[in-house]
Amino acid sequence: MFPQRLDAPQAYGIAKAMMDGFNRHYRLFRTESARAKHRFETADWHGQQRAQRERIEFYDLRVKECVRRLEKEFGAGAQSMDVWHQIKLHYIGLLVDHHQPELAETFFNSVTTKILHRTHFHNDFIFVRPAVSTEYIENDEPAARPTYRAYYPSRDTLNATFYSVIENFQLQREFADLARDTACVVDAMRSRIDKVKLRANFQIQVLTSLFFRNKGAYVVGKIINGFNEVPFALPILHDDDGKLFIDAALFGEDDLQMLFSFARAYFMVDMEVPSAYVQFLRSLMPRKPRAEIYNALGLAKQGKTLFYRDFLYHLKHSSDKFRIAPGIKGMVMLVFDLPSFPFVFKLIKDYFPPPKETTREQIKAKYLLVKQHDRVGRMADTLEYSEVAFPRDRFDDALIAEIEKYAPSQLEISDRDGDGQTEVIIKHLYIERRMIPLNIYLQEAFDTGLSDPRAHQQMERSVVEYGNAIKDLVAANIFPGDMLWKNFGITRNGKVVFYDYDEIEYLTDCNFRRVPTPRNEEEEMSGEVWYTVAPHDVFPETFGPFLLGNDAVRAVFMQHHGDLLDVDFWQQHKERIQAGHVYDVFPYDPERRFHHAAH
Ligand SMILES: Nc1ncnc2c1ncn2[C@@H]1O[C@H](COP(=O)(O)OP(=O)(O)OP(=O)(O)O)[C@@H](O)[C@H]1O
Repeated sequence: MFPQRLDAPQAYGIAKAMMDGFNRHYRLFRTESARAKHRFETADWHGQQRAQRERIEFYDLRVKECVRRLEKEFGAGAQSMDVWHQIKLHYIGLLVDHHQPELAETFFNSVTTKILHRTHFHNDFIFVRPAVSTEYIENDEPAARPTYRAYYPSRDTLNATFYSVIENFQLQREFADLARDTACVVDAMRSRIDKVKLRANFQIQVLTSLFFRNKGAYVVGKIINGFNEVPFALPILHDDDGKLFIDAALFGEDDLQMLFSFARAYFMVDMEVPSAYVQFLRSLMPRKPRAEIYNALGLAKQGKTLFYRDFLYHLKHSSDKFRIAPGIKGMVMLVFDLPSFPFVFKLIKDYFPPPKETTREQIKAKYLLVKQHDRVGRMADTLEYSEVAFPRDRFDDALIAEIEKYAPSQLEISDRDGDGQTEVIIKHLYIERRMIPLNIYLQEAFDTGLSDPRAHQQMERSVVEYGNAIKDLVAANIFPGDMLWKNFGITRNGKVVFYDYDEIEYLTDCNFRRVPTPRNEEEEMSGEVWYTVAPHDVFPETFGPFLLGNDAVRAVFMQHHGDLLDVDFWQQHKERIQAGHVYDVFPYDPERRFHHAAH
């Protein structure tokens, strides 16, 4: 019921306290993101990784704080429905002229649903859709930096323009040779602009904040000429002498998609108007959902909210059924999908067959570890949801039977919200991008026959990429635990990504061992493992038999990644990480590098 008069005295106080709670959250989030610049300038790589990890927790902490305050000062949970309506209207009033209204609405939802719980709240109390527009928000304060700057070079001044683009970031560390670097950037652009006529609107637009992640800082912008727009990104790194240099020039949507991949850690970006950044980035990557862009900027709760809205919208406009996901079923996860929707839904089973010795809590801890860790483009990000309701008539009966059998504690089938529709409510689930499981992808190549050159190439690329994926994980201090093909998937652009996290360990926690020499014939002839194995022992020599049954696969693997079967490979990486070394991970092809690092 829409209140005609805002006459509840507590309503404004509650709305204002909620807004204060959000503003405090965004101030802290932004400060931490802005500090990334200093950490980059001072080469504080461990600090950067720690901050990336810790910032993820900020949101939940602030929501909890706010809930506590509302309960203590206002007895918020005991307020009537009428008061809650008024709180929302006051809050909408406070959002006018706010610079992050969409995030503030989501914060309102998080706090409200915590206070009112599922049973009590109604969609009228929260923001199911945005109430306040994010279009054309500008920060008009005198000292405010705009979202992006425009530069108007001619053909002759391109070099000088890029020079000032970089200088305008005022990085407090010297470049080894910035003129050399900008010349390389212009050179890389040459093929794109040499033969085209430069139109009246020829310009370069550059986001005013740098994007920081791990050991890199990225300039992000676009080149506009006539009706054409070309996105670009310039990674800035430290060389061996501690001087800065531009490592590559990335152009086009595909390059940018790789940089902003869901399988990488979130960026640190100092933004007053995040929606304006999202809008700009969306113009660079029109196919990337806004949810993923918010995620990549570290605004994960907003990403989650938008994803869910997109999902409900998709459900309304589709008619297919949820089904058990294709591929080999998991022992700990029950995985299902909706064919028309490019994501999978994973729930933790209630019990696990041997040899799995794990618990729901341990599995959740591993998924959290991955969320907080640098995923180096090789581990899929997951969105975690609780109490998700799906329409029952969209569920395949076989899938319901599967959930009833393996995860009954997670399932409720009822009409909880009383709207006359039966729903399947899943207590806890992870949602992640759907990929083609590598075992299926390889099987496709085998089925075609490896004498077919394309099938052979598909197999070869998969095996090489699989090894590369493991090596990137190793560099990020991750031992995947279960390296079977089925635990990896192929993404849209042919990258291999890992998605089975229940046996993941830090590399530095593992003991890499050689298989001991048998002491007698009995041990030698034994088909079983006759030596004692402690929980964190890993025997790289033994990987082969599991992975390399196929001769053609074996040949490719041994040629490119034979070192993965060698205990020394693992041990050396472990020692370097223990000694404090942070490996570089490049979110672009090494061939794209200008190769200045060694100069
Ligand atoms: N992101 C994904 N895209 C496509 N298929 C997936 C994805 N995640 C999981 N699957 C499918 O679901 C199966 C089980 O998933 P997952 O490996 O996460 O479960 P698990 O129980 O941890 O497995 P394991 O028994 O190896 O421990 C996979 O083998 C694959 O077929």
